[in-house]
Amino acid sequence: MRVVFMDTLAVCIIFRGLWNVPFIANAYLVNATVLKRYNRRQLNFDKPNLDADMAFCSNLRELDVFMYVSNRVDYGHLINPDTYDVTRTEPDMYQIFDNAIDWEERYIHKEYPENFNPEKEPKQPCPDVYWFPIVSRKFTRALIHMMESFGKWSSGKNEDDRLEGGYEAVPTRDIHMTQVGWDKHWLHFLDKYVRPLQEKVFIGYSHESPRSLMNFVVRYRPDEQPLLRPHHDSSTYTINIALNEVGIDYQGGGCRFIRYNCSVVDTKIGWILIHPGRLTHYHEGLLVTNGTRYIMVSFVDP
Ligand SMILES: O=C(O)CCC(=O)C(=O)O
Ligand SMILES: [Fe+2]
Repeated sequence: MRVVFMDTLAVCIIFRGLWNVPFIANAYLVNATVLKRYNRRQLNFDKPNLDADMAFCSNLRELDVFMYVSNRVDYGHLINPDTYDVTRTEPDMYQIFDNAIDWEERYIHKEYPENFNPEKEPKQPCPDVYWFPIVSRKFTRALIHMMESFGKWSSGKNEDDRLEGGYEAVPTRDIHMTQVGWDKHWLHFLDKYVRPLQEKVFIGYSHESPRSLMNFVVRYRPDEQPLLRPHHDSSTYTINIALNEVGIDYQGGGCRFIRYNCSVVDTKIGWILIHPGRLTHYHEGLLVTNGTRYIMVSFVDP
């Protein structure tokens, strides 16, 4: 039986058609008339010494129900359920490795591929600050949801026991990716989706896999931390993704690059800012006067 089944699978990959098979696992589409024709006792999943799927197929064979695989129509594709962890907030966000196609479809900005159109100049709102669409609204909502349901925002004080040195010179109110078990996923995101953008605009700088220990979501609020004083980041380059909407979710905010007296205040949800971290790009987070502003920040290659 197994040999027949494997042969059928091999044929399915090459041709379109419909094949009678003795066993089907993972996906069943059952015609409702079949369900009506037999009673529950006949259409059951029980048989001594057989797993439920084997038992179900065996019962169908005994009832002469014709089982088949067909690839004449694309119905979708199976996801790999092995690592789907329903105990996580936003479990789909954790599927970047195991269900990469769905992940990209759901969470990457529809205009992301356009970033690589050679006819298009990348947006540069301030000198050497580049701006690209990168993640979908679903991503921004999911990330905020992950962080808010975790809820342990830092105190905004200099002492920070999440860091190796226990001290942060210019602290934000934030939650690190490590705290929600999403750091490996995030590093993969940096490698797969951010690195190609960085290499496009900062020519000649290339690291096989971006290194980043500081990956976090920042929350600004007038009554909590409303701004961030001028500072350098300990990074070769910094990325800063807008997770919600200025003028709707909050007023004020943005990032000012002091050397150029240039601010990005009309930030766009799901868009990433990429800028050098040190020396030339001394910068500050501007005052949020109303509402809550969320951004995702990484200090890449410290
Ligand atoms: O508010 C901003 O956009 C800047 C954030 C920032 O500079 C930082 O987190 O290091
Ligand atoms: Fe910064």
